Amino acid sequence: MASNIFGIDLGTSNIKIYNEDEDTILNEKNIIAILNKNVFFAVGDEAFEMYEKAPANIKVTYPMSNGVIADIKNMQLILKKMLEKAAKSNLKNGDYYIAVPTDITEVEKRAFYDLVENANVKAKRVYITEKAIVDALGLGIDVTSSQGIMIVNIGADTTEISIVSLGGIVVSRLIKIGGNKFDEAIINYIKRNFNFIIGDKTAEVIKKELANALAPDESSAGVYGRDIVTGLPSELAISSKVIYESISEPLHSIVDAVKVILERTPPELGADIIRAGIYLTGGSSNIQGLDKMFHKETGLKVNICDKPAESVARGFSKMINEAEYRKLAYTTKNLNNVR
Ligand SMILES: Nc1ncnc2c1ncn2[C@@H]1O[C@H](COP(=O)(O)OP(=O)(O)OP(=O)(O)O)[C@@H](O)[C@H]1O
Repeated sequence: MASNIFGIDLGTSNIKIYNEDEDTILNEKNIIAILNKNVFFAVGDEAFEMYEKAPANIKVTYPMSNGVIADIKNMQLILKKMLEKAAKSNLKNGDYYIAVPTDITEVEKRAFYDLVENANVKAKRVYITEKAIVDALGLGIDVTSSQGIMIVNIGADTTEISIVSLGGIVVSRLIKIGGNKFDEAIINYIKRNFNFIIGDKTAEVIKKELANALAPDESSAGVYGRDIVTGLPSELAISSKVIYESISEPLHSIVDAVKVILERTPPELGADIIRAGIYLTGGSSNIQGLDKMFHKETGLKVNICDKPAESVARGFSKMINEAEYRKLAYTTKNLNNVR
């Protein structure tokens, strides 16, 4: 039986796995539930159902933090279970491509490689690839051309701002702002202004429903939480304006970081970016009006795509199936050659 090939994008919030054999993408929460400190209980979306609801003997945690692996043992367990789910068959002898952020240390990069090597999946070969390169392939861009491209991937814990040209990374910066910061800002705003406490999950749901980066509209929605004054569970109506005001500051911090990178970009590449525009990817680029807000702030054309959280996983389908792009992945032997 021919061996299978997988492309893995380990996000702080979600794990995405491209399965070459079936040409499918699995996208689930990157979270695990452990019973009584060491008994595996649940993983992925099933474990997320338990988040903020589980009794004290079930611990539900995210093993990734700020784009890097924070809890190797649990990350390995999640990866193995998710690969089994994605493959629906024997994992033995497979090839694994794993996307890593550029702006992390070589030790942190090697940890991604070691994770797959030691995940008990009997990998034949493990390759590392810069996340922004695969992201660009997922957008349908020929990354090997001399055309400079700016990609801003806004995820959960991080935003990676990269300029790609000739199959390499020219500039890349990973900042610790993403969807989780927006959720946190919403929780703090509601607590401060309404004396009302909501959970992380509720904040994320209301953000997805009402967030608009450019201007609030007339919509509103009810949230359940705890009234600090009475101490009782209660419901509160939240307007789009509240969400807009909450997320405005972290959103502008991302735009400011993009402007700093643009200022440092060599002029010839800057000209390419003016022509092609900025590409927004990552789950948080789903926020309504984000493209218009970036355009207003930078004066540049801004491109968005469908299902932006899966852009890296889609890119793996190109990288794995086209020989000229496969060359852009490397083994740890070449880690020192990373541009
Ligand atoms: N419709 C939406 N509106 C606003 N935010 C959204 C929407 N859909 C998803 N998100 C946010 O996108 C984020 C997840 O995106 P993604 O899967 O790209 O992140 P990740 O890869 O797990 O994180 P990171 O890149 O930081 O490691 C979450 O914060 C989620 O709330």
